[in-house]
Amino acid sequence: MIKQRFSAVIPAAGIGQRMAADSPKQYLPINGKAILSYSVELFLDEPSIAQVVIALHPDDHWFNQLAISKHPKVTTVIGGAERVDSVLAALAQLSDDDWVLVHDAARPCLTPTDLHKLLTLAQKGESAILACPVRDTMKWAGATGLIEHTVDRRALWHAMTPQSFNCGLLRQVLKDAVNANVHVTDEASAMEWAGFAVRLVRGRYDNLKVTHPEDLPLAEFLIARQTR
Ligand SMILES: Nc1ccn([C@@H]2O[C@H](COP(=O)(O)OP(=O)(O)OP(=O)(O)O)[C@@H](O)[C@H]2O)c(=O)n1
Ligand SMILES: C[C@](O)(CO)[C@H](O)COP(=O)(O)O
Repeated sequence: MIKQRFSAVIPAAGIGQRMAADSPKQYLPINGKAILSYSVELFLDEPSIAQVVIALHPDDHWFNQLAISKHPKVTTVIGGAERVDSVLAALAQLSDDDWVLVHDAARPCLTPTDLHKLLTLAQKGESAILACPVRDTMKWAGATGLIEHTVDRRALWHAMTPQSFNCGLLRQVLKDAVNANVHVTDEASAMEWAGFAVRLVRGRYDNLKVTHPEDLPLAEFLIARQTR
């Protein structure tokens, strides 16, 4: 068993274009508390996580109003133009030997059970992400909007967060991928590109990313049912 120092990185520098709300979606309230607070508190409450680095938009004027901003484990950095730039800015605060869990600010419904699945693998030095098998019939769309064919879904998964890696390795691979103009939508995609093994860990379907307006009441319902 490897003795790891765990840290969390929370990319929270997005503007929530698809949500089209008055403030970035991570600051929208659910039962009076910001989405970002739910996403971060789980990591603050986890004793094995030493530090939580949150990447914020340069024009952010909401974060300092949240109670989590005063927490001793929390530090912030200015994020970048793309999610990967925000993650890289946060990783720069951590040491190479840390083990890091990257979790979207916009996923407030993560459960401690799913978080612990990744921490257990991290103790063994295994890179891993939470994910769920796709459950609908999948169609490949042609340019005209007509179906070209039905995709074999048996090997298809939805990638979620947290995504968990050695910090030094992740930082190097993300930098290399960005320099090579790879489109990096999640940490695992850079790791795959660089040829590293990443385990898919079956998580809960309700670890949803609040993306569109219709996701908000769903997140509200799910959080109300969780015992925190
Ligand atoms: N330059 C960026 C872009 C995104 N994110 C973060 O990455 C996570 C996942 O991104 P997404 O859901 O796409 O959020 P937004 O970019 O805010 O949404 P949209 O694409 O609709 O604008 C979010 O927590 C978001 O704040 C970030 O830190 N820095
Ligand atoms: C990292 C991620 O949440 C995995 O599902 C996702 O890729 C980031 O958001 P986007 O909607 O793909 O921009």
